[in-house]
Amino acid sequence: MATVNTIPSVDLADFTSGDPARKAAFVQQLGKAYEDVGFVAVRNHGISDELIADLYRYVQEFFKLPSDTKRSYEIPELAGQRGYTSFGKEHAKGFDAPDLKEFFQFGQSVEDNDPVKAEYPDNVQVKEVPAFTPTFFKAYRGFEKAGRALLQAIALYLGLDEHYFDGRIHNGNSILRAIHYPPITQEPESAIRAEQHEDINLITLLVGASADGLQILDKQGNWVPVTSLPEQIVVNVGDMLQRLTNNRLKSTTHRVVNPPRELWGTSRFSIPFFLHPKSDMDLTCLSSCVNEKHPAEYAPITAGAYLDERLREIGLKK
Ligand SMILES: O=C(O)CCC(=O)C(=O)O
Ligand SMILES: [Fe+2]
Repeated sequence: MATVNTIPSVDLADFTSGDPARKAAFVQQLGKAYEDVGFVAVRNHGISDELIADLYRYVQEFFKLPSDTKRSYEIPELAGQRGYTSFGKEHAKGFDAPDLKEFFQFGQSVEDNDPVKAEYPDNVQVKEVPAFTPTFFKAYRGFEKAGRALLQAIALYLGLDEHYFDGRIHNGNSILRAIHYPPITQEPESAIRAEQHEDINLITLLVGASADGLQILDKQGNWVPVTSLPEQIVVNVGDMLQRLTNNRLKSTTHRVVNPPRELWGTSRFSIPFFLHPKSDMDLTCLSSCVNEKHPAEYAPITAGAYLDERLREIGLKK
């Protein structure tokens, strides 16, 4: 496990402390980190070690199931947005070789009378691992809560109302994705575990991946390994937030590289939470981020239309 951070780190307790000076300092630290690096390590995020251990446990149980069983949870009409996606299906935008991974996606459960409920397919229940759904549901709510606090800080940094994002992400189209990168059995040619890409969503929260491999592209064009302490989660800016802020906050390119040959026999697991707003959120560049020096770089679009475009580009939607 890493003992140092290669990315800036922040303490979410500073934001929630109720102390105005600590809160203001947090807002500045987070905003600066997202302008400069696009990635931060966050401690005191509120997701318990026990829940994270449970998540990894049930995820490993799921991926150990026979291929036929896993494939019975793959539903092509859902474009990978719920249930299982088998090895070789998703590729990064602009690349042909598919990533060396399989994954399972778990989405929103609307518990009030919000009509957005009709937009979301049901989650896929894994019969063989009964604790899978309740554990994913609990983690999903935990990530939404941590994500809401981080977006409140971002809103303040951008000069918006603190609660600008709250209603836009309530019942949002977020995805909790469990990824398995299987052992490598033959020379992978050009393919890597996850080819370089930027995330589509507003922000991504990532709990301690089970092995090294995640790297970010720095401003000088060097790949830098992302290391974080066990008690931290890594949170990065996605393309929706970069677009909304007219490139003020950076959606940094990242990838997952293959391990050295002596570790080919090992799996890697990771569980990113892609925080999405509701599909009707307007992603038009914020007026506070547009001026003579920075004219708007993007045409207006809704989050739903943007997601659709991106899912086609990565091969999940036909
Ligand atoms: O596996 C990881 O550590 C990150 C995966 C990732 O970047 C993604 O799925 O978007
Ligand atoms: Fe990513």
